Amino acid sequence: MISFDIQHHFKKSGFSIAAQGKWPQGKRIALYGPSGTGKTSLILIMTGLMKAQHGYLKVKDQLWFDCAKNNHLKPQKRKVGMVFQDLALFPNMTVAEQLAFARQDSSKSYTVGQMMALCQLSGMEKMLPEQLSGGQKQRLALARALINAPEILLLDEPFNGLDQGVKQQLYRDLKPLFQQIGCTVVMVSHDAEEIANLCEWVYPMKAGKGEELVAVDEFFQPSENRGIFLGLDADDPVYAKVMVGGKVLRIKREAIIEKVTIGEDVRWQW
Ligand SMILES: Nc1ncnc2c1ncn2[C@@H]1O[C@H](COP(=O)(O)OP(=O)(O)OP(=O)(O)O)[C@@H](O)[C@H]1O
Repeated sequence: MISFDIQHHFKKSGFSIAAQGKWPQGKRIALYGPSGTGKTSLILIMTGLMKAQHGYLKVKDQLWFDCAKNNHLKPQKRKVGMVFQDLALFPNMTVAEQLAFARQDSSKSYTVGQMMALCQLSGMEKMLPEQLSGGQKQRLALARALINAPEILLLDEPFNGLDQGVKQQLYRDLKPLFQQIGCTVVMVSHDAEEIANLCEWVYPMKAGKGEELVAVDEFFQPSENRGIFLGLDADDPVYAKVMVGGKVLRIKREAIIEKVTIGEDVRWQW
């Protein structure tokens, strides 16, 4: 169980975060909400890279912080892996060197070879990031975040900028990988299709407030002629792609009632 009750107020911007939750261990959870609702700040607080002003975070039996007791476990002592949107790979280290550099000496850590095999990077030991494709860079960033077998893997919009085919392949590969490693995955995403593909639970955030955890299928529950707009179908732009009940439907563009942007609710009539 991951339990937390976190409050933080940014003096400069006046923005406040209030998030509580009791999350099951070993599941894949999406932090979902419009831009600027506090998702990145919440995961930065979980890693320890940002200090919350009030509250606590407990992972299994270990307190990661408790503000009331001024007790804060250092980020490097928290069993957490993180992948940011820009991946932050070291440009002059090879694939194997990046993994060896990240690896800590602990009985639970994977070897460089094991992690390369798990993330389908075998044979690329001596390559530099600039020689890797977008999907391979992604796998390297994930391998680096997973090599010490973290309790929680935090992903902040890690698939942005990848093309659709690469994303689909990653979704297929990552689900079994996450299951095998057994860590809890917390993923910030605006992308309903990505969430339906990878996650089991959704933690909605609105204006800095976290809500109850909702099962993915329930969150994207079908309601009559209503769904989430995913954009036009790249192969046939006469159609729009719409997420309904965790499934992607193709709806004729002309049937859509109002103009919307990606990620918003959309309605249509036949
Ligand atoms: N260092 C800071 N100082 C002051 N205010 C901040 C700081 N960091 C974040 N904020 C405020 O917190 C709000 C939430 O930011 P955050 O990046 O956590 O949102 P988000 O949901 O991850 O957004 P996005 O989806 O666009 O990445 C911002 O609108 C900003 O006003």
